[in-house]
Amino acid sequence: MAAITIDSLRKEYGDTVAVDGLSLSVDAGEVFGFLGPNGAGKSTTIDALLGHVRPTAGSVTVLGRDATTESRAVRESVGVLPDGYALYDRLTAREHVAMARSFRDADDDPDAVLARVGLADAADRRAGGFSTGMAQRLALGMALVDDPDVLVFDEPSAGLDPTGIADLRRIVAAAAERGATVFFSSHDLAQVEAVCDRVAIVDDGRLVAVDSVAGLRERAGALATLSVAADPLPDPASFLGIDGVRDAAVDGDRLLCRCVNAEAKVRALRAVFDSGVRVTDVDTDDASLEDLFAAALGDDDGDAVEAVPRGGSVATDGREPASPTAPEGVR
Ligand SMILES: Nc1ncnc2c1ncn2[C@@H]1O[C@H](COP(=O)(O)OP(=O)(O)OP(=O)(O)O)[C@@H](O)[C@H]1O
Repeated sequence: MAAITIDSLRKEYGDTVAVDGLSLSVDAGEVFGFLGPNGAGKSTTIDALLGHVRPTAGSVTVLGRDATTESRAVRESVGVLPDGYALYDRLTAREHVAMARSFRDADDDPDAVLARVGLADAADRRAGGFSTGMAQRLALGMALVDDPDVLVFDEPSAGLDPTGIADLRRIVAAAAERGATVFFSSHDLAQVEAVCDRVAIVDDGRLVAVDSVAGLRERAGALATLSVAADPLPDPASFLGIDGVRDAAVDGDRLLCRCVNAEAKVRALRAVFDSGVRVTDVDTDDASLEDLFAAALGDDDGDAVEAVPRGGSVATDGREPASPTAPEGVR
């Protein structure tokens, strides 16, 4: 079942087309990455998803509810970590969580929520004194109140230190584990790659590609390299017949096999072991998501993209505040 359906979404701001006929379907329980360069239309799409902007055409449905006509119900059912969430300087961390709890009519223990995001020791501190990363952790905690079925994270790793990023990954994994859907918009490609089942790439308001990261790799023809140090080195020619191995060569004391995917790397590695040589080191080097991103944008010829079937700033046109958990006027 689709948790989020974006159907031919178009949003114009005067002469600017922010989103241009975007269609996407995100399955329930999926962790879905939403990527694109600055100005691609990501925030506008998220704003439409939360009912903060009215589409010029098309629609967004969240858990079966229309995000425009049933925006309040949608916002109450979605946990949102907006980009650039503004906290109340004079409220403590615990009071912020209590505020999110009352918005959702939930009964979560604020201290337990703060512990989940690593702020147990800062519960009584005022948010005005928080570092960027602490503020991000608190906003994340507020999004998690009442364990929403859909989580929308806009640049969730912004300002987080390595521990915070590890915590974020754990939180996303736990949300997916309990069946929640996570819509994850980010420029941090490593995070996207680490947590997302599928990734959509948008550019100029249009969908450029949607696939698993592995699928994007295959589309881009991006080969992974298996590098094996062994004594003696096996004959590279014997690897060329292995399914998915495109090239094999010796470089110094290593055998390098260029493979189309992870399965081919495993087959090649198994062949090395089967040859009876003594393996002393194994390394792999995959194309980064940055490479795939560049390849997808480079391939964008302006035609509509067939999605794989599987299923801020204050606005000038009257967008509502970015945070659904904040009272009127607070972002
Ligand atoms: N309220 C607005 N009024 C006028 N133009 C807007 C408004 N919001 C967005 N735009 C324009 O729409 C386009 C898409 O912007 P959007 O913020 O959705 O992109 P984005 O992918 O989120 O970018 P970024 O990664 O920089 O946050 C841009 O050209 C932007 O200038």
